[in-house]
Amino acid sequence: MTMTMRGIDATTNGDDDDVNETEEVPTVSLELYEGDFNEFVVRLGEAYTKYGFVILENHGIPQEMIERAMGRSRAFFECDEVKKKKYTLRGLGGARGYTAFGVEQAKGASKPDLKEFWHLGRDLPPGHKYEASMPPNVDEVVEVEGFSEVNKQIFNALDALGNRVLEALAVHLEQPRDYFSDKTNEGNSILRIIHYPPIPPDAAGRVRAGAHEDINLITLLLGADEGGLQILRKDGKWLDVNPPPGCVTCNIGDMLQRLSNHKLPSTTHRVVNPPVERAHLPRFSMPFFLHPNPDFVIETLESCISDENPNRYPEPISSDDYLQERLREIKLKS
Ligand SMILES: O=C(O)CCC(=O)C(=O)O
Ligand SMILES: [Fe+2]
Repeated sequence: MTMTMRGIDATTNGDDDDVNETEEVPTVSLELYEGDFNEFVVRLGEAYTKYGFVILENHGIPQEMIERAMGRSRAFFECDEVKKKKYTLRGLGGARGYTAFGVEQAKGASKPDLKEFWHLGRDLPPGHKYEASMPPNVDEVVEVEGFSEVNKQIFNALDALGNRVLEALAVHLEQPRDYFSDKTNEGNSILRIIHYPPIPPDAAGRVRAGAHEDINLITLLLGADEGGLQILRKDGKWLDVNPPPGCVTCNIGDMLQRLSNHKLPSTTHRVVNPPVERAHLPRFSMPFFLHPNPDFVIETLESCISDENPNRYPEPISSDDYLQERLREIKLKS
């Protein structure tokens, strides 16, 4: 049995001693964003301070669009490996197109995750100043009609939802409500479409997604209603995250943790393997990693520095440099 970097076996749900059954990550309704923005700020601030995670309901993304995207994802991953590998691009660190099973590995883990995925980024006009950091998408996927189209719809919908969450977080961090808008409007964000296949017989010691923290500002996740996602609480126990179908799970990533001097925590999370009776079932999910514009410099906010919480990052870093460093750590770049 292989241990993760934290010394906890993550290969099944069976480590019940580590999971607190009664507690839940709070749910916040987007109706508050329209109806009582200040209350929306308070609820998000409380949930993120405690868990680094929140579940968003009434977010306005049509369930029909989500189901269509999940269906297209299933159809793509059902294609044979040779067809899928046509969409693997060299030298891009998996930033666009297909990344095969067994490539990505959580930082500090000894074996790769049990997943394959597709990455889609923001479309830029030719000659754009961010072209070097944001390559074009792979749009022609002949095997699955409408794959790119529905993925773009989900990208745009999660981008818009993420920007509403960031408005609240800006206020929570004592910044103007629109603080993030000109820093994320051309962000190097990525929609990751993941397939975790049925657990293979030779999976000993391997897990669907090893314990990790996300790199970006915030992540908006669809598909976590299929069990397996767990977050590490401050007391070291793992907590299941089980949102109702269609809800969006939204967590803080390392860039926002750094910008906020850890006022907003980037919580360690993982996807554990299902119990034996569900091991024959695949799992599909779609995290949207909301990134700042590549030239945004992450410099600790003055409002988050105090005598009790001195600046942990006196050296500012551009978000692109930070990203490249982190991609090497998770084996997507060499
Ligand atoms: O599939 C999930 O539920 C979570 C995936 C995840 O944490 C990630 O890809 O960063
Ligand atoms: Fe993650």
